[in-house]
Amino acid sequence: MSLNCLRVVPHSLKKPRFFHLSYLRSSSSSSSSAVIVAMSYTKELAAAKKAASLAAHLCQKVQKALLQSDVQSKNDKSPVTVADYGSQALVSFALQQEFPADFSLVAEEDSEDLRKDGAQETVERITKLVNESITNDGSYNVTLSTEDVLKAIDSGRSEGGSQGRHWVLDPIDGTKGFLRGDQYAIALALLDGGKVVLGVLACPNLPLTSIGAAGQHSPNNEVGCLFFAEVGGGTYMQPLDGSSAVKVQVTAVENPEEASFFESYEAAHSMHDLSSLIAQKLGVKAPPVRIDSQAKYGALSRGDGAIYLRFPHKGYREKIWDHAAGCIVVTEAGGVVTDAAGKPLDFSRGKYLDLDTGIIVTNQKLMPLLFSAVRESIKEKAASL
Ligand SMILES: Nc1ncnc2c1ncn2[C@@H]1O[C@H](COP(=O)(O)O)[C@@H](O)[C@H]1OP(=O)(O)O
Ligand SMILES: [Mg+2]
Ligand SMILES: [Mg+2]
Ligand SMILES: [Mg+2]
Repeated sequence: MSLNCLRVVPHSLKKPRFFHLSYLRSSSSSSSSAVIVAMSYTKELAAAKKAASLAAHLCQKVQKALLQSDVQSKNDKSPVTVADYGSQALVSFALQQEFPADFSLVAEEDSEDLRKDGAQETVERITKLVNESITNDGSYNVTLSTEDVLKAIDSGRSEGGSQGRHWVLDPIDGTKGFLRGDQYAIALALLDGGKVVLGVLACPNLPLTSIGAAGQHSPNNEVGCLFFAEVGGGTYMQPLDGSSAVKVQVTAVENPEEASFFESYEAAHSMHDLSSLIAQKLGVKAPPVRIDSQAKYGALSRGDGAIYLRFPHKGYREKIWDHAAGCIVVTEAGGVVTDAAGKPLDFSRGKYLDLDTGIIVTNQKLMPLLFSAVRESIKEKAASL
């Protein structure tokens, strides 16, 4: 008997917390004789939270003492730092310790550039950072060699897909924000049968209180949030220092005039002119809140703003690690995530998301209005070119 189809029951059916239904079908028969079993991802979620928190501490340390030599440029000219590599090695190592028998990881970085001449010093620095994190944590009694670290990075080369389980990792989402000293996230999700079944977003620089247009900053400006969600279990946020978690919900705002929206800080990542046209059509009054990374999904899940608009420039292909964790964090908090054609994001097709034009996120009430404004604005922009 093999697990060849896993369907996630809509949130509105109010399943018991931390369970979702899987359909097991006999491989010898194509009939629909389905056995329904309850699946829980408690162990996987605990491991994901731990791995993302460890990586977040490594990134915080590097961001504090950021040296120019820690930044390399990849083939696509995007920046990558020792913290991106260190975070990926650490998460990969920690998850493999927990799930040695069944481990598949789809992650952003690989060791190709680190294996080139002249990279030895960088590899040693990454190895030192990873080992310091392992020692400080105290749960694993090992010291990794430089080759162990390179192998841990490279175990993120899986292609994902619609069969089986795959971890999905962006070791630093928003590297440009990280380099500026702004927002970034460690984004980790688990796919089972092509569906996202859990997600964790560690946002080391995100204030614990609202960053929305009308947000109240906490008096001591405390930062560092860990968002986590399991299918059917809702979304929670806790401080990265480990204190207790609270359940979060997207905003209940129904009137677009009262809504505020998030978009990329980087204009090269998302068309700000299109977002502003959409906001104008909707009657949104507040100026855009521009921040880097999937911290936007986290902030939206706790109601800091009502809408997230993302319209990459022509030719850019979205990757699953840039949205998997954020998507479940928002949907389990009651939000809706679709592409610009209104279709849910499909994480089952390998490392890329094949989608129409962009990604839009909001609550259930605002989605119909937002969707119309998006369609009209896209048409109008195309006609003006
Ligand atoms: N040209 C691009 N268009 C859209 N997104 C991009 C582009 N280049 C990199 N990204 C990715 O967009 C995400 C950040 O988006 P945002 O603008 O929301 O902060 C990151 O995943 C970043 O990758 P990376 O993970 O390497 O930082
Ligand atoms: Mg990158
Ligand atoms: Mg990213
Ligand atoms: Mg990244």
